Amino acid sequence: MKVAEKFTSINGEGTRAGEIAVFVRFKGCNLRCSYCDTLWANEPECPYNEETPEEILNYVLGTGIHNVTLTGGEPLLQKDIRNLIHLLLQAGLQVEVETNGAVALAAFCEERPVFTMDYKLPSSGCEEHMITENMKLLEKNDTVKFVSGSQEDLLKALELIRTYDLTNRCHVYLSPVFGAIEPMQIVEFMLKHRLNGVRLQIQMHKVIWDPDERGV
Ligand SMILES: C[S@@+](CC[C@H](N)C(=O)[O-])C[C@H]1O[C@@H](n2cnc3c(N)ncnc32)[C@H](O)[C@@H]1O
Ligand SMILES: Nc1nc2[nH]cc(C(=O)O)c2c(=O)[nH]1
Ligand code: SF4
Ligand SMILES: [Mg+2]
Repeated sequence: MKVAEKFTSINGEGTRAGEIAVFVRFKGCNLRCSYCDTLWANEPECPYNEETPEEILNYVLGTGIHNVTLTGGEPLLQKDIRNLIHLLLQAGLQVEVETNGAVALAAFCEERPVFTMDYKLPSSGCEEHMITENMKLLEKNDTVKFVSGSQEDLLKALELIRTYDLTNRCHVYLSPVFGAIEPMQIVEFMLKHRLNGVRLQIQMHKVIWDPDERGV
């Protein structure tokens, strides 16, 4: 597997935000979002370590941390990802997969990690790649995240939340594209549309560390 970086930190996003976690970031992505904060990991020349699922498991176990987040890049594009998810789950770890909404989740639903799935909104430039069937596969421990950078984005998120009854199926987060929209504008939108059951989330690690810092 192509590992761009591994590190321990607090999870800055998702339902386990604020808890310590170990991160494995894989190289390569099938999208190129306008706002991506880890584009470096998607570049062909990005250095990486070739590691087996067993090696990654051993690293995770060695940290003594029970939450593991697989991210990238797009982690579900790695050939051995199902095997890795299997090994991590069998070891009793809490496994979260950050995925971009452009990989069909059906193939990964048998032995389930927790999915934190983005729906890429218009300002990402990648909305055409969204597999909306994925929405129907999300369960109560999963999250759908709308990273929003404009009012147009927020209106699209609202439409999808209503169409797929998302607040009754899984966790729903609205998160600002860092630096593109004031979190206050998202709060105002949530209040205006009475978005009960939806949460605003700000990437905690960008508040704690320099927003461009890697490995945190
Ligand atoms: C770097 S992506 C990797 C996982 C997967 N490719 C995806 O897009 O979900 C991890 C998370 O960071 C979010 N993200 C990336 N750049 C961001 C930015 N500038 N502001 C806020 N969130 C961002 C993504 O939307 C995604 O939820
Ligand atoms: N601290 C921290 N928490 C995170 N949660 C999800 C991340 C990601 O890049 O997927 C991330 C990240 O890059 N850093
Ligand atoms: S899908 Fe994720 S990793 Fe890929 S470009 Fe978009 S935010 Fe970055
Ligand atoms: Mg990140």
